[in-house]
Amino acid sequence: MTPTTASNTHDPSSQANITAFRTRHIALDIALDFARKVVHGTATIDLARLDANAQTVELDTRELTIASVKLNGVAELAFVTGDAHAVFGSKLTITLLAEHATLQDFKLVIAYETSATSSACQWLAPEQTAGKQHPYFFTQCQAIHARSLLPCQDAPGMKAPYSGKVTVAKGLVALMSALPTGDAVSADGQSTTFSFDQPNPIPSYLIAIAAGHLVSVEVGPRSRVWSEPETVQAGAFEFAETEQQLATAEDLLGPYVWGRYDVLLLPPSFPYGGMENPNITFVTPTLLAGDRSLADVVAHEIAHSWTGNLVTSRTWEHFWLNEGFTVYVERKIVGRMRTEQHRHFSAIIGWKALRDSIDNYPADSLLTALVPSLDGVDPDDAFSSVPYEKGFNLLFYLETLLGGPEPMERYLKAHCTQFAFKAVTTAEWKDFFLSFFAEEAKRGVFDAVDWNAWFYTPGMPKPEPKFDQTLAERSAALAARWTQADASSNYAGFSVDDIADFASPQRVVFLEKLLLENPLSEQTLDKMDATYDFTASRNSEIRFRWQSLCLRASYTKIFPHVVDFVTSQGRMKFVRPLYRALFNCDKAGDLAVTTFQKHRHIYHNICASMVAKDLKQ
Ligand SMILES: CC/C=C\C/C=C\C[C@@H](O)/C=C/C=C/C=C\[C@@H](O)CCCC(=O)O
Ligand SMILES: [Zn+2]
Repeated sequence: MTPTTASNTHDPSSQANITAFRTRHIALDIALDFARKVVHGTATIDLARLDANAQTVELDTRELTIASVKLNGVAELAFVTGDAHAVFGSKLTITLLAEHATLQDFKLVIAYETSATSSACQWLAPEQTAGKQHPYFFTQCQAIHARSLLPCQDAPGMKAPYSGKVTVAKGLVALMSALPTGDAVSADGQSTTFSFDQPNPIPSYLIAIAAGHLVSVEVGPRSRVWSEPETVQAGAFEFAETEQQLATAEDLLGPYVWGRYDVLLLPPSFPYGGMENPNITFVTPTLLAGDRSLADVVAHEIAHSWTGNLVTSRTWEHFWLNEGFTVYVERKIVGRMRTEQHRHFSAIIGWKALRDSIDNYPADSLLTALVPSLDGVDPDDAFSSVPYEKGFNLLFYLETLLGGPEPMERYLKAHCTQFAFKAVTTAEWKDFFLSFFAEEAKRGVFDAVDWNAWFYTPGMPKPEPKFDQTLAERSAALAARWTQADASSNYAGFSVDDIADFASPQRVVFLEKLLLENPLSEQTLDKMDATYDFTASRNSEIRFRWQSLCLRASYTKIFPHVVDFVTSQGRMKFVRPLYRALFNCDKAGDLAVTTFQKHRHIYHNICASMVAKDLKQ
């Protein structure tokens, strides 16, 4: 078994001929046109020939207009953009000349522009930003949106270094998932060009750009928090533990190979909690709890610097190798920075997220398998907590069989060394894991593992893990009291003191325990809110669970607050379930649809398409 630096197998999510040519480098030279909402310029792609007989280079594109293709910058090549596939975009077929048949390595210089509806891009008008003075632009390429930003072999198994030159209007700052090189240059006094280099091989989904009125604050020896001036200090406070998280990750996994680790705190429409773009993690402002209680997302993105960015899943079908490992490492960081009980507590929250995700699919949906088939499937439709939490639970189960955390800690380091800069399948991972633990395997330590069930069976994994319940006990006990309480008792005995010393995750677990029970009555919700003031909470995780609990009971008083929450940020983790719950609520189906129609433009394209599907629009 030899994992590859390039994908040499079929990828169901790409139309590029990745078995015929391998991307060796990408150089982007692009400008951001805020007036037309397009990116335009050139992508210079260095290719190595893998198939001696290949006469065409086939690349992934979506809604790109290709102006010209030149080989080594000189010979004009014929090209055709195929019909648009609804999920995978249009294949760009470039025909090589007969005289190029023996070329092993060559460069294609492709002049192109994106469309204003590119699925990777969001263009914000000044009034959609915190400062209200300058426009803002950012991308989100995972899973298969890079093809709407540049023509490329858009397959995670295809890893290559890249460089970027990004020209923006004067006054704006551009950032990329790479290291800045040299000073920004203003050739014409009207615009500024920023240059970047990413020397490590990365998949296309990790190419990222942001531009806006951006400033930064140093939070560690190799880290700055970037954001608009209005939000940067809040970000610097919230993510002040970045260096400690990084150092803990290095202790667990080996040296950090990327140089700098910065965080970009984005405007509220960023569709995910965080995105592990190399050198600069992108994060949602819904992490700004004011008490650093949601900064575990940064630990997660830091962990991706090893699991995901250094060791990458070969195709999206093996996405759990990115996410399951990353959740496992994130919780190891949490365990070391706080206590082992906190690691287990986080796993308890994860188990509930896994159950919710699985319940959200039809019974026995194969998309709830750890390794699903994605033939013809949009990876965004397959996205859920399953690869994260079922993946974590497989690793936790193996840890348990190995008798504790130490052997897995040894394995994690070996994993990162063995697969560094490569792309891996589940089978390759399993082979290496079993060879690393050959002695244990011989002793029968893994005999009980039903590998096929873990990889390919839908539904909740078995056996159910036994997590330490210490930190969850008081949340569970309080939830049980509320479940039994009713109006006839006048809710005697409840007071704000019940949760006064609960950390915010304990409040989250309290609400989650109630979400597993029958809907509460209106009087009970009235009393709970009067006692604990959950409606006023600004902690996004608490707000989300409280609003979910209220919507389960069709509690009409919460409707305006739900509308406020889903229209003030666009993180899909919150927005999608809340829209769905509102839509399914006895009294609010129309409210969900009209709210979405009115505010669709505030969301990132990825979020808008997913909510539209959820609401059957
Ligand atoms: C088996 C699943 C197959 C493919 C899915 C691959 C990619 C899914 C795509 O939709 C992109 C996901 C991007 C995720 C980015 C960050 C997450 O860690 C955020 C998790 C949710 C949140 O905290 O908001
Ligand atoms: Zn992740």
